[in-house]
Amino acid sequence: MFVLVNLKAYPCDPVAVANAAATVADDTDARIAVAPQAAHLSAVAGTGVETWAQHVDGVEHGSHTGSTLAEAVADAGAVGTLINHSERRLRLADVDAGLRAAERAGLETVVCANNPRQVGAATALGPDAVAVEPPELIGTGTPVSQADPDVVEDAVAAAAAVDESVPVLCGAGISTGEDLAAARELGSEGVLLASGVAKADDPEAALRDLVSGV
Ligand SMILES: O=C(CO)COP(=O)(O)O
Repeated sequence: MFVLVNLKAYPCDPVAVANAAATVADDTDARIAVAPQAAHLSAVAGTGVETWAQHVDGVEHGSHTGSTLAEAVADAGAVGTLINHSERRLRLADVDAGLRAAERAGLETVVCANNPRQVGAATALGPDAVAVEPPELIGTGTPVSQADPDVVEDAVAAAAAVDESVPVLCGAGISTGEDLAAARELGSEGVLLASGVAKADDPEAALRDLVSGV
């Protein structure tokens, strides 16, 4: 199971969370990555934790003020990127362009989708993985894998119908080992989560609990 911790724009200490994630990953052999704000990528990568971007734009080097360039993200130490997070939704053409930019820069990709139909469409664009996150459960603490198992199973089926080689992650409200184990039972190969770690008083303890379900 892949555990991808999205720090969003939460007021946590990204380096402290990254150190906690690196420690837990080392102790347990779990694959844990941290996706901080773009401005914190270098600092987070400096901890040795697997580092992901939250977004890249579908642009090349050139006149693109304010954009997040895939090559710059990779230079800062990221090895992968989310694309089309529910809080950073893109048009289909921009998802495609973001994927091609990430590929060009050698970044692994997870395209997010709100529901199984979108998972099928996202899979057709050729990402390394897709993630289903029902927006109504994001940030609620109600785990998708337990509250809405059908959406995870249907997402796994929707991706497999397009390309069986593309793994499915799920996210929204995931915070415990039990939530992660439930996700795995439904066919998910990883989880995408935020508040359960970024808002935890003790991120290391939260991560240890989480990976107990791996
Ligand atoms: O959006 C998410 C991860 O990208 C899920 O957020 P929560 O884990 O806070 O529900």
